[in-house]
Amino acid sequence: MIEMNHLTKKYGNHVAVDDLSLTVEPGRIYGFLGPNGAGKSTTMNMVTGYLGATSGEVKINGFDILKQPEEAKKCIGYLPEIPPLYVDMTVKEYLDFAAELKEIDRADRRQYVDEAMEMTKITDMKDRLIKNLSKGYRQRVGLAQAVLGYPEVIILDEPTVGLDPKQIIEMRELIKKLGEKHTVILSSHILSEVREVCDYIFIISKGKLVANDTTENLLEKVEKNHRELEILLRGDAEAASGLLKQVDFIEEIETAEGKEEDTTLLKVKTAADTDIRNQIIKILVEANVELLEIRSAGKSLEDIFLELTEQKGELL
Ligand SMILES: Nc1ncnc2c1ncn2[C@@H]1O[C@H](COP(=O)(O)OP(=O)(O)OP(=O)(O)O)[C@@H](O)[C@H]1O
Repeated sequence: MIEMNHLTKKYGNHVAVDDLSLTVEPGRIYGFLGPNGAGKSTTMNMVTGYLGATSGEVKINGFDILKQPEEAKKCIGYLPEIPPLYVDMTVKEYLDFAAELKEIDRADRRQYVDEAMEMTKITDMKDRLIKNLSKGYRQRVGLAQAVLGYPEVIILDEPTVGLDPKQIIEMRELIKKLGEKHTVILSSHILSEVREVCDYIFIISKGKLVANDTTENLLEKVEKNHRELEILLRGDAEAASGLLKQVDFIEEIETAEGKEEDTTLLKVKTAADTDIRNQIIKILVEANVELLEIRSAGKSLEDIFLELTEQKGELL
């Protein structure tokens, strides 16, 4: 288990991480989501002991990362945003070296290194020099280093940045597989990635936590809270709007000018869990309104993410 309590990091006057408190329970894949500069890397570096906090604390399985670093670090495997690879070593040499640094028993080293290579699918590359590997394979070598020794928690900082689409898919599959045996924290600025891979999401903006829930709950909240239809029509919008105001389940109607001449866009908010498109079409057609288009325009998770990262939102 990882606990962050009132974690704060200041660079001069700039507060990069601002009083962050959160708990990571075993057995899940957590997404640490935020736009560039939100403070993700700074947080990951404090959690893994690479950077001291200005104030607050991090505990890994009860061990303080700064006061009991050896015990705490044994529980974590870390793939930083830029993995510190020794490019003149072969893959196997590098992992042997990493195993030595992690103080894995000499007797277990070969087996652990083999298993880490197997898990990250780089066994075929074991005698290649790291400098001759593609970016995707280098990233996997970094990942093999992180999983080496079976730490309980694997922390990955933007592991798909710079990879091509095929490598991204492969890396995401690998992360999901890791989640079967480890607790994983995945830092990313890509919402779709976090949604696809993680069961729990922390959203961070300007160093602060702005949302904190299971992926399922966040998606559900979004769907429930924001059902919106856009109706494009030509002609008497006021009359149309008046008719729709009589319909049950319609909570709010906003009117805007359409792009084409003499058209109006009605933005209609409806109650959750209702689909009244059919009813609306019937009413408007019967009233001879020239209906040009009707479509769902509810807020997506992307919209919510953008709102939350601009200002403190309602999902927390
Ligand atoms: N060593 C440093 N000195 C001064 N400011 C820093 C330093 N490292 C980070 N910052 C600033 O702290 C803020 C948070 O940076 P951080 O790298 O943690 O964000 P991030 O969410 O990981 O973003 P990215 O994905 O772009 O790395 C940014 O405004 C950044 O400019």
